[in-house]
Amino acid sequence: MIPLTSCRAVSRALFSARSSLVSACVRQRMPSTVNTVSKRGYAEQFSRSKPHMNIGTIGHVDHGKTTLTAAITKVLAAQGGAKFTDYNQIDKAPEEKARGITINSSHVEYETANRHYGHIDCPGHADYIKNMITGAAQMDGAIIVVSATDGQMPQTREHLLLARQVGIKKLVVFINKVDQISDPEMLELVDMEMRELLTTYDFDGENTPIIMGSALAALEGRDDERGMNKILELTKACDEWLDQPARDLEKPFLMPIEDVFSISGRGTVATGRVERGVAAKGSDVEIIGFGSNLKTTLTGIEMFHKELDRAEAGDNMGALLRGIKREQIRRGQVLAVAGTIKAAKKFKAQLYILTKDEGGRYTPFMANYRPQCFIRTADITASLTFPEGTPDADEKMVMPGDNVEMVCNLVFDVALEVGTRFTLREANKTIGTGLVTEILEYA
Ligand SMILES: Nc1nc2c(ncn2[C@@H]2O[C@H](COP(=O)(O)OP(=O)(O)OP(=O)(O)O)[C@@H](O)[C@H]2O)c(=O)[nH]1
Ligand SMILES: [Mg+2]
Repeated sequence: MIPLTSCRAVSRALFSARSSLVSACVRQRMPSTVNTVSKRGYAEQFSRSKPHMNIGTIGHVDHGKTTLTAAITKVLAAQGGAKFTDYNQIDKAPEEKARGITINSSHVEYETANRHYGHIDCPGHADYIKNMITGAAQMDGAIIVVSATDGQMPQTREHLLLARQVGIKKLVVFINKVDQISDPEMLELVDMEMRELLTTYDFDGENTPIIMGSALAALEGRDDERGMNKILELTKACDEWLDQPARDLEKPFLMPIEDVFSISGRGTVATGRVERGVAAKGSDVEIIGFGSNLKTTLTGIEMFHKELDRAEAGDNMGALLRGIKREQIRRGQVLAVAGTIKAAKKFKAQLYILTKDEGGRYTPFMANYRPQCFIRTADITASLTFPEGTPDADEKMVMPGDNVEMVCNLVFDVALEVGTRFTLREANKTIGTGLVTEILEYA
């Protein structure tokens, strides 16, 4: 069990506010927003008539996240609110099929009576936690799936902690595989334990909706009582319980670049999720980070296979950039309104170092420790030192579980400002989280 105090410390010290910024970003599948020809279908109907929200499935390996994702699209497709995406279309990479697990997070979309949802199905396997973090960092709320046969497991807990860290405030619980449980007391126990666990991680354990059903039954179209009806109950709970996020619409436009494509005859397209503001076709933007400060114009905006005149905070967009060559831009840079954000290399930050129970380091570290720093979509080596004037800085140790202020020196410059959140990783595991408190040196 992860100690209560350290979890609380994380949430209180660093992650009390919603942040779309922390993203231990790794290359992950984005919806093929721009590089495929639109096929007439559900995506074409994407409209702004309903509020949009990003959610997704998280939870322990094999508990049924992908089955549930497919089941939601199936049930809502019957009502005209989705295009059915079968299990094999979600876990479609050969290695995913061979191993029967999710590796990359994937995006689907659907509509309920009240909302349009972008849904990210995250992997549960411990080896792919970085893909889960990237997925979760894009969510406004989440569905945590827990199998009634196992109850809560290590990644149920780790995913709750990470969800909290990336700023998700509310969750809905789906207790899955109830078709395999005959003893109702067993279900009550899983329910009770989940409420306790939610409270441990600073979620509202008492009032969080918990729905018990069978994703597989819904997907296979049998046993409506445990299947279809429970999916409808779940989407209703999402509509009612998950708060519509307040978007940073008023702020100047900024989009972290996730991926870059070259489309013949059209030019270079950068994709990513708009972090704040509104981008209008024809507006002037800068590409910042990794030594660049390029000025360009947004000549086209595409989303879910559709051309639009504008994109706003929370949208996954493809940005067509005038006069920019593919080689001139890369993942980790940002697109932003000129003069609104600068690139920096050296900054002071408040760090929280995870304990080993939270999946972090077993041992302390000293000055000049060099972890990987994940800032938005950038992944850069950083050297950590103690602020000037720290007594005995040469011998000082940082223990797992510590909250500490340190100076971060990045190998490359990246768009930064006070309040930017980031993740520290080492050897494929998250070892800490941070918040920029002062910029010491601009690029
Ligand atoms: N009996 C039963 N089996 C289910 C149910 N839902 C899912 N399963 C089975 O559980 C196994 C795992 O399901 P997935 O949907 O791949 O689980 P996952 O959580 O996406 O797994 P990862 O993405 O690898 O973490 C599959 O064999 C499913 O058919 C259910 O409601 N009842
Ligand atoms: Mg899966």
